[in-house]
Amino acid sequence: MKTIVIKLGGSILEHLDSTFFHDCQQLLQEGFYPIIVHGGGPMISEHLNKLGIQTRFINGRRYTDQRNLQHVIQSLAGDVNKQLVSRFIAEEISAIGISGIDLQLLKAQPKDPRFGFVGEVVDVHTEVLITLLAAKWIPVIAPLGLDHNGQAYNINADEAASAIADAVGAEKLVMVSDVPGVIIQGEKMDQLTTQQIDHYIQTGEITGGMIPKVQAGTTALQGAISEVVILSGHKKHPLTSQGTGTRLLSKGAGNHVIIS
Ligand SMILES: Nc1ncnc2c1ncn2[C@@H]1O[C@H](COP(=O)(O)OP(=O)(O)O)[C@@H](O)[C@H]1O
Ligand SMILES: CC(=O)N[C@@H](CCC(=O)OP(=O)(O)O)C(=O)O
Repeated sequence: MKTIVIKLGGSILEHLDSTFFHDCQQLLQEGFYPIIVHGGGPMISEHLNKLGIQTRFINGRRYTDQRNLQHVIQSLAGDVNKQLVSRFIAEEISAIGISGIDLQLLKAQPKDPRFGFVGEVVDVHTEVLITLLAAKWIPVIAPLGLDHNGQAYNINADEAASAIADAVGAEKLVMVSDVPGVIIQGEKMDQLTTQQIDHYIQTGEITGGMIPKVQAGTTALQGAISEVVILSGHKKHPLTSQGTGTRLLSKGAGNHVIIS
């Protein structure tokens, strides 16, 4: 089964053009099964702000205490997931919302005690995804995880997408964001090597939410994935247009010409 993992950033969710959904249909017709992982950072922040709860990020991860976690779950598995699934259904695509908690799709452990209940994925229950895809139901996944004690975790959506792509052996990981790709000194980069990524993080040209994105992409390339692209969801036909976005290259691939 050929899969493509598509990560939709919270920054783009409300701006997705209908051509994005047509692209998903086209992929299905071509025999590629899309797996959608969504973020929702801005929506969580808005939810917390309305309740007067301050939110803070450490290295691009939201500090999540037990009280915040409840609101993160409400936002991600509730509002954001259901709105996105509704959009798929309205576009006549059979999509099913599921969080990483359900059937322990994403088995998690604490990432770093400094972050609170922020998890990292230690295992992906791939049979769940295969079962859904076999029924031609597109999984729309909220990035939450569960440990063996029943404790839920907030997981960065880029990391969740990377772990899922690796676990299912996806053909490709596409990260759809609100920027045309990785921008360095005002220019959209067509491709970036791991070494360049490390360099630009150090020089401060890759910052904020782009850091977990490029790092999760690099991790995917170290595993089973051969293609990672960061591109804009503002563009028409973001998934089927050729040569858009920034392609991340695995170690040693920097000297090769990539023809897409
Ligand atoms: N070098 C860079 N190129 C492009 N965007 C960058 C860069 N460095 C930081 N960013 C920021 O990263 C943001 C994308 O990350 P984020 O807001 O977390 O998106 P998403 O919701 O898609 O996960 C961009 O909107 C931009 O503000
Ligand atoms: C641990 C952590 O930071 N989790 C993220 C989960 C959502 C996310 O990653 O959303 P984007 O893709 O829109 O950034 C958060 O709480 O914002």
